[in-house]
Amino acid sequence: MHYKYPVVSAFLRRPLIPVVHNNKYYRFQQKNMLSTTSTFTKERVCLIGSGNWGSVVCKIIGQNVLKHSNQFEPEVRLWVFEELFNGEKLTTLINREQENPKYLPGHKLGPNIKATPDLLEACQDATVLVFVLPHQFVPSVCDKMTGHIASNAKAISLIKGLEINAEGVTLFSEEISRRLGINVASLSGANIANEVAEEKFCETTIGCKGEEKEGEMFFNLFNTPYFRVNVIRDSAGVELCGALKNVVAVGAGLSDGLGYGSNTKAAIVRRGLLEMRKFGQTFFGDVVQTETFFESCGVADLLTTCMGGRNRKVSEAFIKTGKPIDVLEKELLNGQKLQGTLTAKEVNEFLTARNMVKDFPLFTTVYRIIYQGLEPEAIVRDI
Ligand SMILES: NC(=O)C1=CN([C@@H]2O[C@H](COP(=O)(O)OP(=O)(O)OC[C@H]3O[C@@H](n4cnc5c(N)ncnc54)[C@H](O)[C@@H]3O)[C@@H](O)[C@H]2O)C=CC1
Ligand SMILES: O=C(CO)COP(=O)(O)O
Repeated sequence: MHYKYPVVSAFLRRPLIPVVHNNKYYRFQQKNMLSTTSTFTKERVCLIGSGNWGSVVCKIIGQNVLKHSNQFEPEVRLWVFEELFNGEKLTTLINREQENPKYLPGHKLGPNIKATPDLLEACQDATVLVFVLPHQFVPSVCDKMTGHIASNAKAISLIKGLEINAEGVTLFSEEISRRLGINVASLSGANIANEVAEEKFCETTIGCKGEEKEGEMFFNLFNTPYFRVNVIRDSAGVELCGALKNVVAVGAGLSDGLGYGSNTKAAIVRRGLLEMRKFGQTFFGDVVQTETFFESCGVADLLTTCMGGRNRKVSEAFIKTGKPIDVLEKELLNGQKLQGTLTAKEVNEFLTARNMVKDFPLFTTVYRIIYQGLEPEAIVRDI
């Protein structure tokens, strides 16, 4: 669905039910309702994407399907964009070593993970599709999947980005839903992949506007004692936060590169949060709830990404080295992808088409520094 400002789809405009809380799901698990339903068939899970975050999530899901064996099939399929690593196919290595040596070295994914380079084989018969790809690859991947997925499939998007251009802004959950004709929830939070892989405690937010049992299923699929899930109804807000905080993190990295201190970064974070909320209010209206910005997907993710994320790191190096972003992405990230600089460009195109760049000074200044050669000091002067 394409949202052409100020029109927001009727689907998303329907009233949102307040936060559905975890304890509800804990009670549900204890009742073990699913095992008493005679017609119940187990969910078969497939991950679309196997980068840094994709691999961590794969490990979590691999353990949870075994834990909830009455609800899920034990095998988890992992679609891998095939490449060579040290002269061997990545899929071969993942299946043999139970580890993704390129994107998550040092962490076992589990014996029940089956990696495949064949997208259609991976998603064949899958009833739960977990999209965890850099956002720029989603359209081409969905095109290949169209017409090849199970009729009862549902999906969840862990992608942090927006499908956005001069014409309109589309959430990836909506884009995947439109292309594949299935319900798509969203998951986003303060979740730097390597820390989650080490099982350091964090929280995350799932936005699910479908039936309650769907929220419960996603809760069981992702929740662990160290990866604490909260399920809310505001799927659009969850996704919007995850995409826009990356632009703010680029600003934080520029500030770090200039040697400005914690106070300056805090100012950028505060301005960024305000622009994120304003973007939601302006282009999505009451569909995006203010409370969502206080969930893990909101202020918490903004903070962690501005302190320890890849967008921050590469933007700092942009100032310190003077090299172009795409060169630094290759040099510093070993195949991992940046989302924030691309999103800054896409957001700017969208705002320019509406003559609204002045209403979002931080987003605009980040764009101008990265793409138009504006002096970096503008990151404080022009916001
Ligand atoms: N890494 C992190 O700490 C977190 C990332 N995310 C989000 O999750 C999403 C996926 O991120 P990561 O798993 O970290 O990926 P990544 O940044 O490690 O990206 C590399 C992935 O892209 C794949 N790829 C390269 N070219 C491709 C192509 N042409 N078509 C399809 N795939 C291709 C690579 O095979 C690899 O799996 C992003 O939107 C990111 O913002 C969310 C939370 C944490
Ligand atoms: O989304 C993230 C943490 O929640 C990761 O952010 P980066 O892509 O900047 O590393």
